Amino acid sequence: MTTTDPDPMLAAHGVTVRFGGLLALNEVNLEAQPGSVVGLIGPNGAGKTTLFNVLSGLITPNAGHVAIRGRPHPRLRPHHLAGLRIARTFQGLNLFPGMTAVDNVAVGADRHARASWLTALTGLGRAARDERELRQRAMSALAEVDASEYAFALPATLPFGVQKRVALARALVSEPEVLLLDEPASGLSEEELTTLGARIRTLSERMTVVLVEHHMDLVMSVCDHIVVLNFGEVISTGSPDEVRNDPKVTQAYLGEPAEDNHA
Ligand SMILES: Nc1ncnc2c1ncn2[C@@H]1O[C@H](COP(=O)(O)OP(=O)(O)OP(=O)(O)O)[C@@H](O)[C@H]1O
Repeated sequence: MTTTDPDPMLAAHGVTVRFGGLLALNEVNLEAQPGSVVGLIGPNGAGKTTLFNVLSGLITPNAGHVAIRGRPHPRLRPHHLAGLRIARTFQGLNLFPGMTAVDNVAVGADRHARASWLTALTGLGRAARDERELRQRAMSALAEVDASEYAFALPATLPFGVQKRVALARALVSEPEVLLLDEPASGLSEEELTTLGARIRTLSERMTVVLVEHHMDLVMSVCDHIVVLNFGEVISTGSPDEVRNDPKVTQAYLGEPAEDNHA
């Protein structure tokens, strides 16, 4: 055992993002320790999506950087994520309407496997075995999210909750070490929420999970650590209990000024 903390699996250091004159993020820090579930919360417009987009390389910050396993990645781009063992889901799901669920999941596989799969699809070579293996992996990912029975259905024919599970399976098929979940609870029934919470905890046994979420019950029940943003600044961090009992957080959600501000 060492007394030194390991490097965070994923971190944002001093991240600042400006959209023209708007300061969307102001020197924001976030750390996700290996195997933890980190929740990113805050009122509408707080900067959560912007930070998520920085963490997944969609936005390059004006200042600060993302570090992965302790290594800075100042020029992180979305196509680097698979190689870095990071996967993300999107609020809009982004499933391909003309492809079956299992083919949508296979799209999430790493570039090498995907290339073999495309080769197989186009009949261009010796990749039948690779294609079978990839199909098997995609089926396993669907099984993990209890969606095996929908493997050969088109996304539009599936209930929204199942579509979300297919999108999650697509993120899982690459065996990520970091999973970024963008509003995983939105649009789900109470029963689906309970299952989702248990699933996130199970996933955290083998990967680090960071989620942006408005659903407080889910956040409070699954997260080890929470970061609260308001107007682009981190106003509170800590365990669910610490954050829940922080008056700055209540005030941010109620839209009232914090007491400190009166001083
Ligand atoms: N591409 C953009 N161009 C200009 N302003 C933007 C852009 N994206 C976000 N913003 C602004 O940046 C701020 C932070 O937005 P962001 O979407 O990150 O907040 P959020 O916490 O995810 O909000 P919500 O919970 O409503 O999704 C908001 O004021 C938003 O209007």
